[in-house]
Amino acid sequence: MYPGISIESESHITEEKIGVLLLNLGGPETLNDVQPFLFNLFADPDIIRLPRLFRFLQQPLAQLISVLRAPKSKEGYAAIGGGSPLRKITNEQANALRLALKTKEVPANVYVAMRYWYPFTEEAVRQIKRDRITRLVVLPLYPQYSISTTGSSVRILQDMFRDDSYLSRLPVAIIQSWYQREGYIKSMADLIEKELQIFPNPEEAMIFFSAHGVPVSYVEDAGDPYKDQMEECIFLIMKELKSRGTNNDHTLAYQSRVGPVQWLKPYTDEVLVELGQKGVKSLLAVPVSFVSEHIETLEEIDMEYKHLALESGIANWGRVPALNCSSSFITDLADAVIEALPSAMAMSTSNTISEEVENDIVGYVAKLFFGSILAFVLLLSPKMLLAFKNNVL
Ligand SMILES: C=CC1=C(C)c2cc3[nH]c(cc4nc(cc5[nH]c(cc1n2)c(C)c5CCC(=O)O)C(CCC(=O)O)=C4C)c(C)c3C=C
Ligand SMILES: [Fe+2]
Repeated sequence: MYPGISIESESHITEEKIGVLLLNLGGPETLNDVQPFLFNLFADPDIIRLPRLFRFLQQPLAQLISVLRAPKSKEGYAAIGGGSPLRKITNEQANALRLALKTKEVPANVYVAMRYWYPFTEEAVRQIKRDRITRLVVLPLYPQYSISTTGSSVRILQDMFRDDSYLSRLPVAIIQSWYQREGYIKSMADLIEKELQIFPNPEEAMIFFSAHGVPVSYVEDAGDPYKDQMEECIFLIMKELKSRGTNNDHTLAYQSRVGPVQWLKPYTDEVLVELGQKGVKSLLAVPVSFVSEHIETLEEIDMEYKHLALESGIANWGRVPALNCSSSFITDLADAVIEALPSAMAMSTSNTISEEVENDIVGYVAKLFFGSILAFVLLLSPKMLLAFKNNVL
């Protein structure tokens, strides 16, 4: 009962019209977009997680932090050409996915919904309604689930769908995570194998998985499955490589921490220095939380971490490119969509991890209550504000 195939009911025949909604983060396209983009990001209660009682502070806090962080972020975006490549790459992925689905005889419209910049989720949802889609697959472009990425995007989508008579009845399948898919694992292994060949002695290079970090509290207090999924993902990629006779050493570290709290450890920058001190000479960096090139691959890894590694004594540096539109990867996404179609059901009756996590948060909120009062008082002090800007952002 997929496209082109009609559903017959007593009174009428309906043509199935499939939609695929790609969820992504979004990124500033010009340097002028950086501060408003950061505002949208920090205004998200899944990024800065205030206790419910303090939610009224979310927007002023987002304004403050975005203004303080903007100069540093702008430097990063300036270094990669003045803006994020995310919109362009995600549109290319959407088009490639549409073509892959067509080849598999499942014609579908593919939409892009960004969480913090254009095209925003509202725009994609407007198009879905306008096109009278009859069955929708939601596919986050994050292989592993985190409250801060897939969780946040799905939460706002559910809010929009719940309040709309057409959308609340639309059969929807949400692919929560897909890091364990064979096609994805094999595509990553292909890229790693290829890049290893560039080293003078490929078997001596350490495979260095660098994942985006999240604050420890997400995992320990709110039950974010991100760390477990990341570790399993690395295990599966290494298992695939071993089955092909590639037995290099590997390690996993977490990058891109922001703010004064504890993030998942070990930290990428610290591990690079340690490996240099231990005498590692060849290192292949593998970005693993995200499937497109973006500021954290192009600036943080290719510039900052490469510089740090070379300075620490690592002589041979390489970096695996993001999957972007690799054909085996896109074909696997198309398979994931096709496999998900039969499970589509109206959102009002579906249950997601974010709802389960929401319940855990209630206890967590209570614990954070007094800590946050203290943090807020400190933030109001001009001296502390200056220190926050200079030392933390
Ligand atoms: C402050 C908290 C943040 C959490 C938690 C976080 C999680 C997280 N993010 C990505 C992927 C991306 N992040 C990007 C940009 C970005 N993220 C944060 C903060 C958090 N991320 C900031 C402040 C920024 C802006 C850039 C900067 O100033 O450093 C992007 C967009 C990159 C682009 O090219 O524009 C991506 C992608 C993941 C996968 C993740 C948790 C698993
Ligand atoms: Fe991020």
